[in-house]
Amino acid sequence: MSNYGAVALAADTRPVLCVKEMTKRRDEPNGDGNHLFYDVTFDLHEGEVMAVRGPSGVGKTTILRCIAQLVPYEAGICSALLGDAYKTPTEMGIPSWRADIMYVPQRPAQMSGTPLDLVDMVNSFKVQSTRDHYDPIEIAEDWGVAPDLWEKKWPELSGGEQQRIALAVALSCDPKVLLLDEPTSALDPQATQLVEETLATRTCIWITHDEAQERRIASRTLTLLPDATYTIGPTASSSTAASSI
Ligand SMILES: Nc1ncnc2c1ncn2[C@@H]1O[C@H](COP(=O)(O)OP(=O)(O)OP(=O)(O)O)[C@@H](O)[C@H]1O
Repeated sequence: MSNYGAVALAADTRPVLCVKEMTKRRDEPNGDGNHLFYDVTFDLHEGEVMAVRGPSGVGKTTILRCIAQLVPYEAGICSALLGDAYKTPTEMGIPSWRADIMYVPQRPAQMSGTPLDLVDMVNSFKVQSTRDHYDPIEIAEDWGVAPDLWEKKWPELSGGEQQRIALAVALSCDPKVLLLDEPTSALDPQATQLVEETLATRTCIWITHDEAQERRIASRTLTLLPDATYTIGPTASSSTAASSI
């Protein structure tokens, strides 16, 4: 299996992504207060996978979408290492930021056409025209997706096929950081293992509800709590590695 954009661990000791004091208010305050999350601060190093855990509705998807600059937030600063300097989303330009710090939803949005149409659309974006790409069909084939499925209409594909194809398209764009929203939720154990093997070589923030997966893939875990506080700590794998799915 090829390692698409695999990175060597920590050649540069500076983090590739910095998130400082990120704060997001709830749309509607509830018994847990006004904030969804408050002052979340962490760094992410190249080649690191950090898991995101927490109960349903605590804000895991929202914080990834905030980092990707897809939804607004009340306070906080994100910056990414670009060459020798850190740049904010504004300094980079939002399209460039999103291309480098890329959010991948759990399932592709309802799309018309075929996966090949999605590839054409992504390639037509100005920001992608100057970047190198891997072949998404080859990436997905490594994960058990037959090449002929790329010419089928999206609704004719299974949830697991859709999920792997959308993930392969994201990976083919070679972002610096992947913000992954339960990327294997629709996959069987075998496909999950193949996808984990590829993504383990990348720099990722990875939402999972699966403790065993968290131990397999991540070195640290950001846990969001219902009272808008958070913790960051090593996963259980730091002491007890779990290998089976
Ligand atoms: N743009 C937004 N602004 C403010 N609140 C939002 C926004 N998007 C979603 N929310 C609210 O934030 C809360 C958390 O939603 P989110 O999807 O981030 O939770 P989650 O932890 O990912 O949940 P799950 O594990 O069920 O996927 C929900 O109450 C949701 O309605």
